[in-house]
Amino acid sequence: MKGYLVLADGTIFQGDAFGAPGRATGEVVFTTGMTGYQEEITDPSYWGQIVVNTYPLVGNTGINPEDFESGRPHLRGLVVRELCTEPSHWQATETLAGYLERHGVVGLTGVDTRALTRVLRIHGAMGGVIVTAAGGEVPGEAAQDLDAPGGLVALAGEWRVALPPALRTWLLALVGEARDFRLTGAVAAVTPQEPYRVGPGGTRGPAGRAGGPGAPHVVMVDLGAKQNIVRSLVQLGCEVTVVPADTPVGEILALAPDGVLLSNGPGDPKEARAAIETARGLLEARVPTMGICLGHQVLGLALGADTYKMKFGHRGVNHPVQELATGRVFITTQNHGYAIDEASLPPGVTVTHRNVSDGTVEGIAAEGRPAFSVQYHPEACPGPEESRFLFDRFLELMRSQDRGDRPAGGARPAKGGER
Ligand SMILES: NC(=O)CC[C@H](N)C(=O)O
Repeated sequence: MKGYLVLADGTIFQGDAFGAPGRATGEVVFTTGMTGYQEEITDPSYWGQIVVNTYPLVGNTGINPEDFESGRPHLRGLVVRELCTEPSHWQATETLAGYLERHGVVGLTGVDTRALTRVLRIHGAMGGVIVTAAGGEVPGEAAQDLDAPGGLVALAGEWRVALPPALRTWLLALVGEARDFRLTGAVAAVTPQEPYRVGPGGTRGPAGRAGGPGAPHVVMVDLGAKQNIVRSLVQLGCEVTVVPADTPVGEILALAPDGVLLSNGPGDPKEARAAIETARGLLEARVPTMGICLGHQVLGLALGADTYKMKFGHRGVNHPVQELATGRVFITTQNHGYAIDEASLPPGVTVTHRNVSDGTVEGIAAEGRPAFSVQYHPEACPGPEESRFLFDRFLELMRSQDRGDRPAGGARPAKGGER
């Protein structure tokens, strides 16, 4: 079955459809991770996006019950060079195509993802539409193989293959649809409805401290969190109460947290207004706070900084980041399209980490207040685990707050060998 990816700039690819048949509109972004497609498709931060994998072979290890980052896929569509239909892995229970089909997500394979990624790098991330021939709306002639090399039908509005006029008109209408796409309401679409607590071994219970001896109680504001954040905190002995994104600070303080984690999540950070308000209250109440990705941007906005949309963002598992206090460079997992504008940082907010490739802000700390955040993913999954020590730093921050001496987590020089 044939399908098309149509971009807002008039670039069009034909490919072979997999997953669910139908039509999906989203922001088209690329990720460079060579592994970790299962974590990627279930990461709620990809909500509303059509994701292109630059790594050419996808699906080889199938889908397994262990590697989910949430209960379902969140991306709108997946575009790959070559889909593997016969996965081989001891834990695999189904194919990638079968999993996406079950959850109504469309996919396209056989696309020249190198060419597509170049378009996205030159033009920037943009709206796009995937349509499959079985969706019912495609003119019959579109279902034929066009024999376009790499599936490239048009590049930035220039036709590369001769098409019947009806098909051209139909595709051009989709370009208009791609141009009109706006990603809004993202956090509301993925945040949980009710609070709950996760304790040792992942056991669930009602919100609030369970009272495990010596267990720090962390409240995580779930803006679309990857499960491995909670898993990482629970592994370190924390009890984690997960709360919806619009939980007011008063309700959070009533849960008596030792610390609050502002999670990753989809969309424009400026739209996460309730969470920004909550972060302001947490800063005022001097609650130890750690932000990850969207949570980092939200903390920055609460501190008075500004955020901006990047051209095509950082998505992958090998982005080098330097910790400025020590000069150490970490290889990090990333998935973001917005960033904190360094020039907008108010006095009293320090840049603690910087992206080695493009110099963008990757971490901040509030001087004299127990709050720090990073733009990347210390919980990994997928990707390197070498930044997991940031969770230890968060624990240290919570403990020091108990003792009354309050270091700003991200700004402290790391001790030699600290991991
Ligand atoms: N992974 C995230 O939390 C992403 C944050 C935000 N939605 C961005 O794209 O920048």
